Amino acid sequence: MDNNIPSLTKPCVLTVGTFDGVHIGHQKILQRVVNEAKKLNLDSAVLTFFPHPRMVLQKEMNIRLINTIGEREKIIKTLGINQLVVYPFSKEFSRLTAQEYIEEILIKKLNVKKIIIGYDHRFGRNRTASITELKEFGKKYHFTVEEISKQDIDEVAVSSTKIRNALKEGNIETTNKYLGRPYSLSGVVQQGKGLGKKLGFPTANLAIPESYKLIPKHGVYIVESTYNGKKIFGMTNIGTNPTFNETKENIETYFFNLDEDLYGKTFRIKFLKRIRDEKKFATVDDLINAMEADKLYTQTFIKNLSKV
Ligand SMILES: Cc1cc2nc3c(=O)[nH]c(=O)nc-3n(C[C@H](O)[C@H](O)[C@H](O)COP(=O)(O)O)c2cc1C
Ligand SMILES: Nc1ncnc2c1ncn2[C@@H]1O[C@H](COP(=O)(O)OP(=O)(O)O)[C@@H](O)[C@H]1O
Repeated sequence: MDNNIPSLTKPCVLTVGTFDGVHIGHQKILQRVVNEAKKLNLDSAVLTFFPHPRMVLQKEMNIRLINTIGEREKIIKTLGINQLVVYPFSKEFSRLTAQEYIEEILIKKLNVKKIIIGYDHRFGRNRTASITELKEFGKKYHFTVEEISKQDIDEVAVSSTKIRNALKEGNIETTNKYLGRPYSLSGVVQQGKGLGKKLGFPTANLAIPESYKLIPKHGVYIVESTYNGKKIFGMTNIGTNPTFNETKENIETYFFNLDEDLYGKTFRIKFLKRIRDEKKFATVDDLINAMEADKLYTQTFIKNLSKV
């Protein structure tokens, strides 16, 4: 018996996948699972994997993900899924035959009565089994299969890879449209070089605990956050501070209308818009002028936000 995941007592409607980003395409599938479970008076369930199969099988240690596992869990639960099962993906798991996977995991552990899954889903050792085999197994093990058609999937035209590429290009507009929410990062404020205050722009330097979290392209961004339960805005610079000939990557945010010691505090910054590339300025005064211009631009942006 597999002890990596809990046994679900109530029968469920299940979907399976990595769901990195939990983007609008994923959300549509999860919504179908929730609705179908309500209709059949069953639990709605998701089987997802962490670490990412590509980290384990292809040893892609430098793959970056849209969501940390904590973010993924929170978003999926917010969508109304009753049972979220995170399987600690391993080589051993990947070697299960289709029969073993269905019997040991889906039936004995997850108590599956219905599976809602994309037309191109593959499973079992070397991903040899397809939805046709899944339907065959359904007859034997008494579950039904609802296939999400190619047309339904293509209609959304969104993928985790497209979002990763948009973030690498600093394309926040596309990223946020595909995610159905702003891209965000959460980290703890660290001590920096102590230069920010001297420049008139103190910046909270965030350390992100999850090394696999995707950091957007270097540059300057408008962000939103919350502090003491209140919405605040800021401008974030992601980069190496080339004006000061630094090389280490920093994620630092100047918050508007705030003057407090923030060291050790946790912030989640939501990316709203990219302003410009990070530049190497000839003088510190040129950098300060650029930050003043960023500030004016951001203030106009925020004013227009509250109008809509
Ligand atoms: C809105 C904003 C824009 C920035 N743009 C640049 C830039 O284009 N080039 C650069 O070298 N540093 C840029 N910086 C980073 C400053 O150089 C940085 O805040 C300063 O080095 C302070 O670092 P410290 O927090 O470690 O003291 C920017 C910072 C902010 C807040
Ligand atoms: N409006 C603000 N935005 C960001 N940080 C602020 C603000 N006001 C005060 N701070 C504090 O100042 C620190 C940043 O000052 P800075 O001179 O840039 O130092 P450091 O190099 O240590 O980041 C932040 O970590 C925070 O504790």
